[in-house]
Amino acid sequence: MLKPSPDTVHNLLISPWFSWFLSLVNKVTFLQEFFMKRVYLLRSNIIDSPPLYETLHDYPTVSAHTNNSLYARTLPPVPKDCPTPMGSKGPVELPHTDILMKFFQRTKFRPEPMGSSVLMTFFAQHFTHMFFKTDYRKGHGVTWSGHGVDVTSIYGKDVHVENMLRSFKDGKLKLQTLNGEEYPLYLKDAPVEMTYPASVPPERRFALGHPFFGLLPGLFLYQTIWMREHNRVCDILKQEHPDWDDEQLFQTGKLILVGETIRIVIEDYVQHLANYNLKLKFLPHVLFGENFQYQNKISLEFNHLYHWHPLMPDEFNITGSVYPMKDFMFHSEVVVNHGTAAVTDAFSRQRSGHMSHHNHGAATQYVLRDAIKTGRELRIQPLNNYRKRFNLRPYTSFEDLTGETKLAGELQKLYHDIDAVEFMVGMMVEKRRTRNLFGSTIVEVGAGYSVKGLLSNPICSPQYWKPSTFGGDVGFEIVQTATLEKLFCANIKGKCPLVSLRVPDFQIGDVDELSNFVVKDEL
Ligand code: HEM
Repeated sequence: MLKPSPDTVHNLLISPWFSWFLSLVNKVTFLQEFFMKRVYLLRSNIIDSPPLYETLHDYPTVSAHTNNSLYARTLPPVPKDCPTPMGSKGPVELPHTDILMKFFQRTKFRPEPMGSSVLMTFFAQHFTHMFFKTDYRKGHGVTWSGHGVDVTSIYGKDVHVENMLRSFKDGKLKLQTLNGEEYPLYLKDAPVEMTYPASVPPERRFALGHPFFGLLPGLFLYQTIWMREHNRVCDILKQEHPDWDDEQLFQTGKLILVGETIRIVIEDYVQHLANYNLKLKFLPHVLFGENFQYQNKISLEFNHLYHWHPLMPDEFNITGSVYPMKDFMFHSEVVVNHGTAAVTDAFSRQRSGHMSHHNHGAATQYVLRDAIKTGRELRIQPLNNYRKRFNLRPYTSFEDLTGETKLAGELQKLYHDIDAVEFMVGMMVEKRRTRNLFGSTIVEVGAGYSVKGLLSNPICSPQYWKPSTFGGDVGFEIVQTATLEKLFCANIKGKCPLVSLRVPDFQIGDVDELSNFVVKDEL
């Protein structure tokens, strides 16, 4: 059967000519179910199917793969004193990362062309850090992740942390009141593992679900809102089941939050990222009876393609107070001082950066350098091999990759052959897809991992996807009607702030993305 290319499908899903048909699909349940089933299965199958070995013949390190990863896990790392070996194409030695970084450093902030807000960027970081968890002490190819949507970002990595965050009363988490609002406890009151620098005083240290989440007020905001949501849900469950003990209320509340997370991710967040005229729906039941595996693995490539550090601006404006990154990092108290309503509103109005080259702020440049080095150490295959594996047309030239000539020329000097461009570097310089935030590689490779990860959660399986899992119809209803806006509005006192993944003043084409960076001639 003739299979349309991912680019053709994308163009149809964003096309104004096809939008009348998609608006019909959006309204009719059986059409919605038909299309969502196809989306889920197509995306998941590409992850579950074995690698296409025959497309990888020109790369010498293809010897060991897991079923959903193309990097050579079992090969020994490249010795430190050995020039990094290339595949059969390109130069003998890979370009030095210092030279490459000149393509990625931000000189002037490049705004996100689809108008994504900072609230969107923090959503991405907060959500994905629940499963992107490299164990840097053990090695860049090792993870301490539970490989899925396990809400450990909210409740912590294990029962010990979870117990420290619990009140053991009515199923609720422990919160404290500061400036008239509820917030997570100070670290001194719930000593869990957190990675604060020594210079951070106790009144700026909080006990959060992830050791890293003291890093940015945006992560602290999401943590706060989700913890309040857990307690709100427990109040509702307690009303429904006055006889339930703390444990049953807690565990059922947690399951509801897993469901809410998945729904918000698909219907708000992925909808924003995909920007399709098709309305994406969370409908686990459409996969019942299909050959679908309720298990998941988080691959290194998924982790790498999610290094969206250019989205981060250099400063944050909260109702007129401007915080440069250095005064923002490890300053969770910014949220307490301004209040959750003002911060949510401000994050919804501030634009993120373009996930592209020449746009890494000073705070995150070394993270990219590390990822490029990791790619080499673990011998991640070049970009074009991944494109073939994910049914995308391999790029035929550097201009074809970047969509311009200047950067393309400089890259050609370094890599000689388009097939030699590395996965991480390639994704950072790739031209943006029409009406999308990213190049087609990030979208097509990422979407498979993402859909598979979301739909393979145990709560989506026939055994779990029923009211009794969520404490009855009321809990099931909370899951099935969750939205990002409701999440914030139900947990912020007073007038609901703007809750938006896209800035309100965005207009298509308001960024001239090809002229807002300068390629340095001298490398
Ligand atoms: C100012 C903002 C940010 C800072 C300072 C920051 C910093 C870091 C640091 C220090 C690491 C560990 C890297 C290493 O040791 O090699 C890291 C990892 C990572 N970051 Fe960021 N980051 C920021 C924002 C973001 C955003 C917005 C995203 C995307 C959604 C993101 C995605 C990731 C991912 C996927 C990893 C790998 C995590 C892991 O495997 O454990 N980061 N970041």
